[in-house]
Amino acid sequence: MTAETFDLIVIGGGSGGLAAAIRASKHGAKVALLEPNELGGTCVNVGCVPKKAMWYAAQMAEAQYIAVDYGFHDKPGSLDWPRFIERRDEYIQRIRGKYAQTLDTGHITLVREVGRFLAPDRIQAGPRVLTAPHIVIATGSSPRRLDKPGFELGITSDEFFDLRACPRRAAIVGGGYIAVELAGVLRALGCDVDMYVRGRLMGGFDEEMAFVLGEEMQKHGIDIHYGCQIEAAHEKDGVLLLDCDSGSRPGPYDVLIFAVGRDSNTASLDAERIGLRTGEHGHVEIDDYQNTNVPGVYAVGDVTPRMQLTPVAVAAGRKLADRLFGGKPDARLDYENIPSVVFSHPPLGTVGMSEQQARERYGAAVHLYKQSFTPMQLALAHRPMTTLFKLICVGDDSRIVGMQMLGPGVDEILQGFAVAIKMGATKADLDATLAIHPTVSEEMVLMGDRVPG
Ligand SMILES: Cc1cc2nc3c(=O)[nH]c(=O)nc-3n(C[C@H](O)[C@H](O)[C@H](O)COP(=O)(O)OP(=O)(O)OC[C@H]3O[C@@H](n4cnc5c(N)ncnc54)[C@H](O)[C@@H]3O)c2cc1C
Ligand SMILES: NC(=O)c1ccc[n+]([C@@H]2O[C@H](COP(=O)([O-])OP(=O)(O)OC[C@H]3O[C@@H](n4cnc5c(N)ncnc54)[C@H](O)[C@@H]3O)[C@@H](O)[C@H]2O)c1
Repeated sequence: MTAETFDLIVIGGGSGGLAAAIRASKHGAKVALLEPNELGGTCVNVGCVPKKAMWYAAQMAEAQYIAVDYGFHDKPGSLDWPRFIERRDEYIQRIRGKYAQTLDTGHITLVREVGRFLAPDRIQAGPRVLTAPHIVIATGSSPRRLDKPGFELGITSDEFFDLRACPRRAAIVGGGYIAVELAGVLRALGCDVDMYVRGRLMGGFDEEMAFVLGEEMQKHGIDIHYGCQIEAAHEKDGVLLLDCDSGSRPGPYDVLIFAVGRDSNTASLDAERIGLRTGEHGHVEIDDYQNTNVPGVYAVGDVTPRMQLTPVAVAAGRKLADRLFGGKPDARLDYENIPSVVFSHPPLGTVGMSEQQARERYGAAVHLYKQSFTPMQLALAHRPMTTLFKLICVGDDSRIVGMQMLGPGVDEILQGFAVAIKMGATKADLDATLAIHPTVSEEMVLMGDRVPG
């Protein structure tokens, strides 16, 4: 069969693949993009976007309670879930449409097929064969499924977004980003939530921040069972019961959600055929320039072992396209100081290192500044919520190597500070900046003395 020839083939039409394809076409490359499912991948269809929509709804539910405390007469109402889901899905449909339009405008050939390697420069896509000197793997990741008795009764974040009503009682297994975010959303929308966390909450994050987040979640009514491993699930009379390793039998639940990490989507690629090196959880191994071990084959986004975040996938895809087609041979993504927000209740923002990471790298040069307070908006409503800001600094000039924030509004506050940290800000730079009063963010420039010790 005659192969169709391109400058670049991108496998996967999610955040990373779309970014790479669109940027390469802007540089004049002839590009084919393979995507058998909806455009936008995880982020748009079963990730950031539907999750954030649910989070906004949850914030509004909470705001109604605060409003009543302020003296508004109306009682908090419950969410018309099907109506809201319809709005959420219409919004998602619009994003998919915009992507399709952009591909069209950029003359990118969209192939609605699964891509499999025939050779390092040759892809089978359904009945078609495509060839290019450069191939980007951007196939993302899928929720990990654990193999224990009855676990098929549970769902993952993918199916969570198919729910058409708020469950009354939910069990969530896991203590990472997704578990914490879904727990907060469900609780705020009126569900009784139990979390089963094997180790600690938000492993890898600053320990103190994760601990305070856990306390805030418990105050919010989420029951967190630490050190508890679920061994089996059973269905009885239409509800779910669990077996815990401690011997307890928690339940009943209407829904069991697994949020225990994600595995890279490499199985469909026939990657063995080209000798592609993969590691734990199917991750495609890459160097600092997104090169795999196979010349001409690259990988970006969740399919790699780097941070699984949309802006990371997008930036990696664009930098790679700039390097291959934009005349920038040294273009590469700097993986240092990547900001991230966990959309928990309250949200947790982080950029740079945790206290533990900094102490490991800089030892005694590390010192801290902290501020803990109740934001005015909540103090007025008699709804105590600990807000904690923490700066991790090193050296005589107190260069900021980590910023941690937990509290209302930090999801929007962090971005500006992330710019400053990327530019090498010191504590003195924050001190020299006048506060905006009265705000939550002003506390970041009004921090007092170093924490002793
Ligand atoms: C519930 C949830 C919430 C999240 N929230 C956030 C957030 O708030 N902020 C944030 O930054 N990140 C968030 N993320 C992470 C973010 O969604 C991912 O990091 C991002 O989508 C990764 O993009 P990607 O392009 O690498 O992969 P994906 O978006 O997963 O795209 C991969 C695409 O490849 C396709 N594909 C797979 N195999 C093949 C094949 N063989 N041939 C052709 N196509 C193939 C798939 O159909 C898919 O469309 C969240 C993730 C989840 C699950
Ligand atoms: N706001 C955001 O930016 C955002 C939101 C959601 C997801 N994400 C991305 O998606 C990725 C995946 O999210 P996630 O929450 O699935 O993964 P995660 O790595 O954040 O957390 C996985 C959790 O599952 C636990 N776990 C693992 N194996 C287990 C087992 N066998 N039994 C019990 N618990 C087990 C871990 O201890 C951990 O608490 C994240 O790492 C993140 O990069 C980002």
